[in-house]
Amino acid sequence: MTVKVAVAGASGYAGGEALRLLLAHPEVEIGAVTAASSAGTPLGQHQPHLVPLAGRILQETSAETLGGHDVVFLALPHGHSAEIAAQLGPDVLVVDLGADHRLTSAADWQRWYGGDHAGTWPYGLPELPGAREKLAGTKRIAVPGCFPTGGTLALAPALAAGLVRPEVTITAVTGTSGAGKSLKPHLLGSEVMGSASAYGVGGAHRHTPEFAQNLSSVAGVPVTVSFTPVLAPMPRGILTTASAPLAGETDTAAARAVYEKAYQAEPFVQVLPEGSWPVTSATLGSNNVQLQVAVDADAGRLVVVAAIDNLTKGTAGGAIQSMNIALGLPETTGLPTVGVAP
Ligand SMILES: NC(=O)C1=CN([C@@H]2O[C@H](COP(=O)(O)OP(=O)(O)OC[C@H]3O[C@@H](n4cnc5c(N)ncnc54)[C@H](OP(=O)(O)O)[C@@H]3O)[C@@H](O)[C@H]2O)C=CC1
Ligand SMILES: CC(=O)N[C@@H](CCC(=O)OP(=O)(O)O)C(=O)O
Repeated sequence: MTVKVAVAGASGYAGGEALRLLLAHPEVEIGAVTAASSAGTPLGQHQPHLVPLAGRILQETSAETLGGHDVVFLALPHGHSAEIAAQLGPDVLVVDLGADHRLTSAADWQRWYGGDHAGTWPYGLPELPGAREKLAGTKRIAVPGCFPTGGTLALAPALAAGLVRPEVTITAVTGTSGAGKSLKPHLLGSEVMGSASAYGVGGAHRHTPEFAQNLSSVAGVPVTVSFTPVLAPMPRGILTTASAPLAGETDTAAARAVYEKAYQAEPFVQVLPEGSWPVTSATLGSNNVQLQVAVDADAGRLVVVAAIDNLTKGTAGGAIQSMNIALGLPETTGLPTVGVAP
């Protein structure tokens, strides 16, 4: 099976990462690559590492340029995917890397993003209970946000097993590529180098409802979430520290056993050997999630640390993993499980 794939937002970080991975996918032929203000320029000007596509001229992003493909990746700013997807018809597999179709609640969408809710598509986090069944054969995929990817996988087993009470605290340190390539004042070199900064503090970040939605679904009861992102001077990677109050007596060995059981069959999730702690540098360029678990007995809390690459598993890799399932391909097809180090 060879599928023809178009990528909208090809000059951006998420679109570029999708192309890097798709170039190595044995069942994919890359078709149109599109953008907006960069349309008309060679892709190589924006993505110099994508040597095989260097001469490809970025086209305008439209139903016309994206039509005629089997799969279309939309790696666009929020609010742009719904209109295009509606014009692509029901037979095209549309993979939305943006936020437009992740939330199940229209009220949450209006509160956190604003505007009309474009509807909810099957959620592209295959490791979530029941996700694979919804992704199989689908023609629409909503890829998770980068923070919810790591944080949901960090806490899901504990909530599902009733190890903790449904009130979680999540802090995630992210690299600057999470903000996209368009220059943002707080990302200017001198503002970021050698400094870490919290933002979206006090429940202000728009991933809060996505965390709550995912974790409440796993727990079977409403889960309250306090999420704090921290920007760090590194290009890629997210290190998440998630914790929750213990629901009863347990210890680190028992908690680790719950996680090892939950993820033993997962090709991209590794619970590290006892004593090893995740580092983002071990996941860069791979679709892996590396986890470690500890019980803080004095504080009566479970603590879970997770490392991912925000551009790989955090968006483009997770998108391709879900595409594989939708197409009936082996889930790991074309996806790296070994990071680039140092
Ligand atoms: N960066 C990350 O770690 C993650 C990103 N995402 C999501 O992926 C999406 C893309 O993000 P990212 O790649 O980081 O952003 P970038 O700013 O790096 O890239 C944005 C892309 O969208 C294009 N674009 C901008 N406006 C329009 C428009 N009106 N019509 C068509 N194309 C447009 C840009 O083209 P041009 O060059 O012409 O401006 C560019 O190719 C966003 O929704 C983001 O939230 C999700 C998870 C993680
Ligand atoms: C550093 C930084 O700015 N990170 C982004 C994460 C973007 C992301 O995950 O994508 P979505 O916007 O599609 O959810 C943020 O905090 O919003």
